[in-house]
Amino acid sequence: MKLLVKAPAKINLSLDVLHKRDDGYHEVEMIMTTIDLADRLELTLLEKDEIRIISHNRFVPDDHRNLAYQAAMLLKERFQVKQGANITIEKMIPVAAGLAGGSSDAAAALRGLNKLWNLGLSLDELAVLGAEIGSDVSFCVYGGTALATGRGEMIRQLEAPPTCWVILAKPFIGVSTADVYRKLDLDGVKHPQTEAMIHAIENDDYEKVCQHLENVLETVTLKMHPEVAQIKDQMKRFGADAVLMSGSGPTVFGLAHHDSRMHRVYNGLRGFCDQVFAVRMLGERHTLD
Ligand SMILES: C[C@](O)(CO)[C@H](O)COP(=O)(O)OP(=O)(O)OC[C@H]1O[C@@H](n2ccc(N)nc2=O)[C@H](O)[C@@H]1O
Ligand SMILES: Nc1ncnc2c1ncn2[C@@H]1O[C@H](COP(=O)(O)OP(=O)(O)OP(=O)(O)O)[C@@H](O)[C@H]1O
Repeated sequence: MKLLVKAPAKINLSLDVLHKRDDGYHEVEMIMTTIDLADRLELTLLEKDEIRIISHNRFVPDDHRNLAYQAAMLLKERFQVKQGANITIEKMIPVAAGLAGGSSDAAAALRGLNKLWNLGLSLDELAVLGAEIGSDVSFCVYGGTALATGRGEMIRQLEAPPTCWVILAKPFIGVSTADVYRKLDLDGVKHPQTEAMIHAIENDDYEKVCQHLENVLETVTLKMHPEVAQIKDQMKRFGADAVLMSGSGPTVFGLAHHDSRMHRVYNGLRGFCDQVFAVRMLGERHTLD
């Protein structure tokens, strides 16, 4: 038996950090949405007790470090699954980019293996398990658009954002999320207006969504990597309606309402960046597989 599962990337429309917690994680308030840039996982049932990761991308580990492998092992151990699986990952999402590529692969593995192994778990149950793998995995289990709180694992679904283009540009560098959180100094940072962003999404108000794009982690990553700030400037210059870094970076995204504007930003950035994409937001949950 064989299953194909889609693992879409996410962007953070806003990302606030409230404080550092006693467990070392940070309390966050983030609005995330999935976009139409996705890895594809092919899952094949193995009768023997083995998880095999196959990926032809040299930046993706094919052993216990792979988050999809960790997802499979978590299900096997928790539910005494005796069967195994081959997990082939066709990588489209840039790695270590702030787009939750690994987390989304883990979430897709949870959803797919739940079916392959007939475990009968609900999305809510999979999301709780996902939090054991990483803070972004719970969101990725549902997809769509959501407010994420706690360390990122508490999910409240939101409406889909206004329809627009998302142009993504990733510079050649990779960024360590742990490093960015470690270097974050909350003194004097400008916090996003999360409630105002939720309102803007609920009212389908594109201008207000643009106005409230904000990410406190930019304060760290832009200082460490000035090329990220340069890409932001270029995107604005080419006419994006609003521009923000996603997650801990280094990917920058710009929003554009009109096709002509999207083409201008996309073509303008292609000369400067390693990887550039123009995609739609997926918006709604349950549209993943
Ligand atoms: C930057 C974001 O991607 C935004 O969506 C997330 O906040 C990070 O999510 P993630 O990559 O799934 O993070 P995890 O794998 O759980 O954690 C990686 C490291 O980031 C730091 N971390 C992560 C999440 C959080 N709320 N506070 C933290 O301080 C911790 O040092 C942790 O060891
Ligand atoms: N399935 C996977 N795909 C990509 N990277 C993976 C995967 N599993 C583990 N990794 C490891 O995780 C590291 C971070 O990669 P990932 O693409 O998930 O980062 P990210 O997009 O910044 O994540 P986030 O936005 O959740 O912080 C990589 O350097 C890689 O070694």
